[in-house]
Amino acid sequence: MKPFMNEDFLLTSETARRLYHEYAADQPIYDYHCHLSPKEIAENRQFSDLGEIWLEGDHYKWRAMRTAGIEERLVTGNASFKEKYQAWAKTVPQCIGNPIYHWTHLELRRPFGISNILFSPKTADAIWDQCNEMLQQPAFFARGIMEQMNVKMVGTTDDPADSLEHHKFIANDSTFDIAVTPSWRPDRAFKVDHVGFKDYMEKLGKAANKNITCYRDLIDALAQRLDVFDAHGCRSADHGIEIMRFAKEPSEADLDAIFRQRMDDKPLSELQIAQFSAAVQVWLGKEYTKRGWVMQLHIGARRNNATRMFKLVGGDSGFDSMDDRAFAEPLAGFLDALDQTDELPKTILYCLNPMHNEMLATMIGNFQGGGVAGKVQFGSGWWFNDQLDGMQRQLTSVAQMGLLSQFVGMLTDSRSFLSYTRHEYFRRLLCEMIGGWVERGEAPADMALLGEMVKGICSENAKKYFGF
Ligand SMILES: O=C[C@H](O)[C@@H](O)[C@@H](O)[C@H](O)C(=O)O
Repeated sequence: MKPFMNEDFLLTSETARRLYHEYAADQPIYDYHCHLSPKEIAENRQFSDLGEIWLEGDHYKWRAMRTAGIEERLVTGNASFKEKYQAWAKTVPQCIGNPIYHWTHLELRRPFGISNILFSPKTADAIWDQCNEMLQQPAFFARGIMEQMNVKMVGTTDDPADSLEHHKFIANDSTFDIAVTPSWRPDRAFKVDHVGFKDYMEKLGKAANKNITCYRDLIDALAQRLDVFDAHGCRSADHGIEIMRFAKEPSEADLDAIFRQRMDDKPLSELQIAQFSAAVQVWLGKEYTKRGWVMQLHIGARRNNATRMFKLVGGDSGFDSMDDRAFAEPLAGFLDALDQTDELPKTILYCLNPMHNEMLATMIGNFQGGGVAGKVQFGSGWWFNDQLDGMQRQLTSVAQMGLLSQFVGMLTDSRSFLSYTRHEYFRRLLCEMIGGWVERGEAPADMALLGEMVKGICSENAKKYFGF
């Protein structure tokens, strides 16, 4: 029997241990996609207690709490953070087998330095006091945590209409060295079928100083905002695509007609929705190429499935799951539409349903080239796949159907300042996998070669790929 989560956690061979401790552990973190609030980084938010920093916005934990039978008042309701924390302490021992159990203990270790204590109602009070005391010190404010965790860069997720005032503030603040770059999330501009589309046209128009009355106006407004994002250091776009659609580009007159129809509240056909969203996204893809940005596509979440709870607590609250519709055809059509004129940007594809892993791992191979290492990537296990089996399956597909050495590695995708240990979790697993190949004679015991590969996947590949 092995001790629970000691310094060799997940590392079962000598090679794996060497790879992790000598090459992976000290690599800086480039967290190129997350949902942290730039305002909280700009203001260097201080958290009042462990309940607040852990439970205020983390829908993974909320979902586990509900499953453990905790009532909503203690999850997203008006209970105090102390009460919510106590409910969380009851939940954690029931999470064995779920990454949340490992994450919780890793987070106590780093940054709090609390090890060898299992988190449970018995230990919760002592941990509460210890952590709350630390949270009063600057090293545990938002920026302090990022610094302690050796973060060099984070990519936040931002709407094209966002003023980016906080990014500007952070960039001009000489007391803080970590790069906080915006990422362009244009979903509301191309999801013509969504309820909020009309209101969003007004919002975007205001941000771009333009009255959006036709397709061309929309494109002009987006072009203006793209330049603003670029000037603020944006290196990446992120599209959240529930249903991947593609239809060959219609004429501008057709796109105008679709736009008008939507603004007049007249229903659109499936084909029209596909034509509009594909046209905007193809245009955007070309703009990313011009600016040297990376395009990330997160495909296949089924969101807000429980209508009653959506009405009660809103989106991103733990009521999403995997979709299971096939999308190889529209995805290939979309990538090809950009590639035909050699205007496909560097692209990272993520799927929420791992049944699509091999499809994505082979799809990326269709569009490599142009002298760019790993130009098209299959992204790390996303959301429900951000766990040992999910990450291993993604890494295996990339290794066997592509080149693992060129992979840009891990990202937290998180809303919490405490999630950086997810990089540690990923790195341990990566080293365990490669170490296993060496132990079984499937890869040479060339530590210099493998060490470089590990360093690349942990941080250097992403740094190069995004141009940070
Ligand atoms: O890991 C989970 C993610 O943060 C999830 O909440 C996001 O992917 C979000 O729904 C989004 O659309 O960007």
